[in-house]
Amino acid sequence: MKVAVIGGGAIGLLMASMLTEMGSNVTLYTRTEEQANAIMKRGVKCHYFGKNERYYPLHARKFPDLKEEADLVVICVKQHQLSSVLAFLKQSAMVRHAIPLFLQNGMGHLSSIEQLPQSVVMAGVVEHGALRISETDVQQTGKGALRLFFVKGNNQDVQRYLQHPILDAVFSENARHTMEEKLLANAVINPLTALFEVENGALLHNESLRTLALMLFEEARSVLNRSDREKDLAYLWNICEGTKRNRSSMLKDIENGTPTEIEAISGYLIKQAEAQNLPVPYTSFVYHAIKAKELVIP
Ligand SMILES: NC(=O)C1=CN([C@@H]2O[C@H](COP(=O)(O)OP(=O)(O)OC[C@H]3O[C@@H](n4cnc5c(N)ncnc54)[C@H](OP(=O)(O)O)[C@@H]3O)[C@@H](O)[C@H]2O)C=CC1
Ligand SMILES: CC(C)(CO)C(=O)C(=O)O
Repeated sequence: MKVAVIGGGAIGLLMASMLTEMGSNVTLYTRTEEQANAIMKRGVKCHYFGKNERYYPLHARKFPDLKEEADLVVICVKQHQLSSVLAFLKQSAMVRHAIPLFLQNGMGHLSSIEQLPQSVVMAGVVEHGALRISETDVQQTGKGALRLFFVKGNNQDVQRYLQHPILDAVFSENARHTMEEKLLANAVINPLTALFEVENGALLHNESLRTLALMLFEEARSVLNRSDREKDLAYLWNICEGTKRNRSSMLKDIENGTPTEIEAISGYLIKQAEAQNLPVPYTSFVYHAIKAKELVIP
């Protein structure tokens, strides 16, 4: 299987490592020439959760310099970085017959990816925690599943290929349910860990953070009209436990001084709430608090 992974951040480096470990022919497409050169020179080092480090010699190029057709394109950029990737998927003959797989948090991208010209389009939610250590090194800081689904069309060969123990991939029949479940967890974990600058596990052990987490959780549940409260709550605490040593992707953005995905997560919920005339004061508070924090130069 020829795989193009787009985005050399935490999840891109982790996915490129795992897919190479599975025996795929992987090329990693980065935003900068410098990172592509560093990967070509030094390969990628992945420290798997609770296991040894593994080293992979890997092909890398600056996006969108595709030299050969890909069977699968795994998109690992942030949600607000998708526009150039979507334009490329619409225009390039190199990926006309490929299957794009989107791994972003949030749900705002669902409607645009449904409209891509490819006949099969996939998306998924990542429950692993990952930290990019350098241009070529990544650490898997927490283990969870990779929940995948077909947004459009279906392909049994790719499904079989991705159901590999290394990926811990689980296929879901209900895309919206799976995305909402993860959105609910991200709407709680990401802003709180970024505001209080703590690892995900702090939400389990700090009484006051747990109380704040529950306030955000109840609000998001009502916006999304979720029925099984106990199941959603268990899912949230499981993610906190599985990734307790991770600094969330939003906290990393705050630390790096890069834009966060607050718009795609809490912003999405606020829009849904407005459409239903539902007040969401806690979600609005963390939304604006993160926006304010984004403006503070680290
Ligand atoms: N990290 C985590 O633990 C988890 C993350 N996620 C989700 O996964 C997605 C990716 O997150 P994460 O890996 O943490 O984010 P990162 O910011 O670490 O990685 C995104 C990468 O995409 C690169 N990029 C941006 N635009 C382009 C482009 N046009 N072409 C090629 N590369 C590009 C960036 O380059 P550059 O660095 O040069 O700007 C960056 O390296 C997000 O939606 C996040 O919410 C989900 C679960 C866990
Ligand atoms: C799974 C989790 C919560 C891991 O930190 C994540 O999705 C993120 O950091 O964006």
